Amino acid sequence: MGAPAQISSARAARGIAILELPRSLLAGARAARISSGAVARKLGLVATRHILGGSLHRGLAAKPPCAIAVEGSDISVRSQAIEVISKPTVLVAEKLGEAGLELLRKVANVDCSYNLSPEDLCAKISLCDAVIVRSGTKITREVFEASNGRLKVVGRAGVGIDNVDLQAATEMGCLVVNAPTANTVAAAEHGIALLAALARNVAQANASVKSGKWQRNKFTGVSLVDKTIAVLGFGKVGSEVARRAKGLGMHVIAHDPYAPADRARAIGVELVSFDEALARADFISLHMPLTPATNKIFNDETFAKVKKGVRIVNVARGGVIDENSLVRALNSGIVAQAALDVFTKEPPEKDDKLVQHENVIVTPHLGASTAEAQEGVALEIAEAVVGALQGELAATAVNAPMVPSEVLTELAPYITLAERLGKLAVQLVAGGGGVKDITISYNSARAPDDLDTRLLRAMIVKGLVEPVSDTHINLVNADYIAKQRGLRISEERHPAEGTEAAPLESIEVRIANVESRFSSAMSDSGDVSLAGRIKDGVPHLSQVGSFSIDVSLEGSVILCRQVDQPGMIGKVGGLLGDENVNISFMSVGRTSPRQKAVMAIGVDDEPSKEVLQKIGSISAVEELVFLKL
Ligand SMILES: NC(=O)c1ccc[n+]([C@@H]2O[C@H](COP(=O)([O-])OP(=O)(O)OC[C@H]3O[C@@H](n4cnc5c(N)ncnc54)[C@H](O)[C@@H]3O)[C@@H](O)[C@H]2O)c1
Ligand SMILES: O=C(O)[C@H](O)COP(=O)(O)O
Repeated sequence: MGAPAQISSARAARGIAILELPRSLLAGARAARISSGAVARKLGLVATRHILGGSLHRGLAAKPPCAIAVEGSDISVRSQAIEVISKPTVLVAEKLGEAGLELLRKVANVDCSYNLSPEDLCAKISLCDAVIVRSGTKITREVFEASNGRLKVVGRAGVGIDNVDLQAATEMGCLVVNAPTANTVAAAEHGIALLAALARNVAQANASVKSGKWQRNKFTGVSLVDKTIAVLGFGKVGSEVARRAKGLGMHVIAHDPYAPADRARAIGVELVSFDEALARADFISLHMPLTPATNKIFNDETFAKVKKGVRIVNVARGGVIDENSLVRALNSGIVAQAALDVFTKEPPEKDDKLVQHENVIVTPHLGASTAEAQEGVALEIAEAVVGALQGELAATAVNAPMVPSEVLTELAPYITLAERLGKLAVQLVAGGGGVKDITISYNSARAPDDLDTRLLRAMIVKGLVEPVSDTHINLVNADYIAKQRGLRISEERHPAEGTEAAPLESIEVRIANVESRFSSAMSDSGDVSLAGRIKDGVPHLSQVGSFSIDVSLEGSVILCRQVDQPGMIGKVGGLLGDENVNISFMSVGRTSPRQKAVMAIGVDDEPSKEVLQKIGSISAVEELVFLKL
């Protein structure tokens, strides 16, 4: 809380009012707040909040000055108008490197309290402006609620943010920031350490010798050189693992829906489909995030596709493997060995079948645990938390859009439309990735400067990227994420007929230089292309490739290209009806009567593979795709 400051003197020079505050008063202060709107206006501070959250705030935090310069020449300011705010409190709930702590201590009171129970954390949190954690502390909705609105920043000293309730954070206006780069090499090195240890039975042999045995034949291993390793998830960690595996003389293949071909080429890595990676690999190294799409991506079905005797390393997230399936695959010899750093539940139970399996070696989530990585992570997160406390837009923010409420209200349906178009567009791209060049066209009757498209662009990026990422995307981080992933996004404005009452007539998303799973989604210019609009307040899909359609985007969508002829709607509707799949909407777009037509069917439930196959085998149907929303 603040105390009124005494202004020791004030002077004006060339339209700038300088308010001088006693230095002693500002020692240790993190900010000075001009608490009276009237005074602020008198001083010509049009954007008081900006000054408070921005330059004034930051300047004081970095080095308390004794003067504040504000525009305006009227300096009849009462001392009560300025308030000095004490340092924020940052709770460091898990061990953090010294460099980060030092940085935090410059601007904050730092409370290092490790191993707090959930109850103790809730009891403490209402006294904290920020909290910093690793993967071992859960910041749940209860924690946010217990903070009574004081908690403004959560810093995750690492990459994965699955231990923070982002929805609750966003709802409560709390910014969450992470440290996505500093532990990359450590995680990759740990992956390689586990790979070598696995191949040469290092852990088992070590335990055997220490127990007094000398079993040289029992621990004969396998060589790495000339073997094929599949890197699944060719992001930051995966690329570093690939580079190192090349150095070990391995043949490296990788699968990643967003893998940049040039990066793969530069490292000498062959990009392949998921199934091909499974079929060819002697070793599999997992580096994808845990998302709904990757949850238990290794299951009985997947293990049935691997080369018998494959060896698996997981330093990503335990949840990407169905652990019961892995036990079965190990017991049957389908998987020869596994090395695991991460588990669905951490720590796992003492008698966990996987942990105790003789062909499994384990470490307690040590991927990021090197002295160097922890110093780097500590600095990266401390900088992000300090910046966030000072009101800066954090580059590694993972939530919390900041948009004026009236803009949000007007754009609300278009925000949903934008995200859904992104989500559909990426599903139309054929596997193997390559999504790079995206063009967004806004068709609007409004003047070009009367439409803030940042949020729409962010939501399209969210729709495109979130299905294959554990990064949560919003206005704060969308452009950063897009840049990191090498997405080139261009925006176009087109004047449209219509009233200026609606901000937009339609939005079109085009993805260039890719192939489509549904060739009719390709526009004449060779892009995957989709457009949508708002009708009666509801997002609708209005265009697929060069076919005009009209289907409400509330459930999922089946797109089906056919030779236009009578009875098609009945046939398809009948097949879906037999399966109890409710159709919410149906629309047919055609080039001309009895020629090609695209039928779009909105469905409330996901149809089975069998019924989709039946629709696909109707003789007039030429291609079909199911798109989830
Ligand atoms: N064990 C540890 O201590 C440790 C340390 C660091 C990172 N990690 C974990 O490793 C993972 C990767 O980290 P990163 O920094 O490389 O992240 P990243 O975002 O740079 O890379 C992840 C990659 O996975 C790809 N991907 C998404 N879905 C996929 C799928 N279905 N199949 C294949 N690839 C897919 C993404 O396109 C992306 O390129 C994260 O889950 C992270 O939490 C663990
Ligand atoms: O997501 C991460 O950064 C890693 O899993 C490391 O987690 P940790 O900070 O708990 O070591």
